[in-house]
Amino acid sequence: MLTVEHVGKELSGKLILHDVNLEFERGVYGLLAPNGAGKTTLIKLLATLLTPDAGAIRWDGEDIVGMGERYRSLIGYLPQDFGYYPNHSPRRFLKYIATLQGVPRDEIAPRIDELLAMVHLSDQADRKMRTLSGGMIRRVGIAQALIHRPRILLLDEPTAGLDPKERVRFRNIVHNLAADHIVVIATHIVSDLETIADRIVMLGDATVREADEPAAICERLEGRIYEVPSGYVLHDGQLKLSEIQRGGETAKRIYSPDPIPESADRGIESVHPGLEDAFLLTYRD
Ligand SMILES: Nc1ncnc2c1ncn2[C@@H]1O[C@H](COP(=O)(O)OP(=O)(O)OP(=O)(O)O)[C@@H](O)[C@H]1O
Repeated sequence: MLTVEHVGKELSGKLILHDVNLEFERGVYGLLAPNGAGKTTLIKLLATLLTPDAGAIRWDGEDIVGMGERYRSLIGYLPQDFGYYPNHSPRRFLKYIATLQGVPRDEIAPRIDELLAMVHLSDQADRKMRTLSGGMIRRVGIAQALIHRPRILLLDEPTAGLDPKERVRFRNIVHNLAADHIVVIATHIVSDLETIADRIVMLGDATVREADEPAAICERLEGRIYEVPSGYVLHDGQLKLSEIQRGGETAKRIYSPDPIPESADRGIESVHPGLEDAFLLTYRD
């Protein structure tokens, strides 16, 4: 198990994270927060690219900083911008990474074939990477992060720049990894996590605002999310979350701390809360 214990981090005198406590076991963890909330900083701490100023991160009780290479062999990391040679093919790039990661020589070729098949790139294996789509490049990124069979996979904004079809493909790949990996995905895109995250971690004010199963997060809002006509006047404590299209008209989705009587005539409808509602409520201005 990976545990984050009272971790704090400052960068250039600015407090980025404070008293962060988290536990990671197998499954998909969605690190969900707006830009600038400290997701990348936390991912870098988990990757030992940064070290905590306070507290510690432990793998099965042992400080990951002290574990050095023994810990690094356990992690696969896909940074926001991963560097690759545009003139290399995925196969050549993966061979290079496999060598760096110390994958035994006779295992490299079969491992690359296996990973290319897993990320649905077998057909593109020998094309120059500069000719591949953003989604294909991201999938090469996932493959390179997995090459040495890590237990922990750290993905920073992995779907940036992907089209909806590529996002679905990405979600399927991650879902299949969840059974025997800890997968930590940092993103500000709720829909990337909605169907695959076992737990959601929301960061805010330099610390953990929420860490729970998506269903539990949504359940806490049950009976408090409504769709109302655009002309509906908000009462005390009610908040507009988003604008939506309903029956060809613009309506709004709101949070109400107290129940509102439903009314078909007045177009007031209680709806099931989604993760997007929780996100918008947590990070309202
Ligand atoms: N080296 C640094 N020195 C000072 N401040 C920094 C440094 N690196 C990041 N920050 C600031 O720390 C905050 C958190 O950054 P971080 O990159 O961890 O956030 P994030 O949630 O990953 O957002 P993004 O998706 O924009 O990267 C931001 O306000 C950022 O400007």
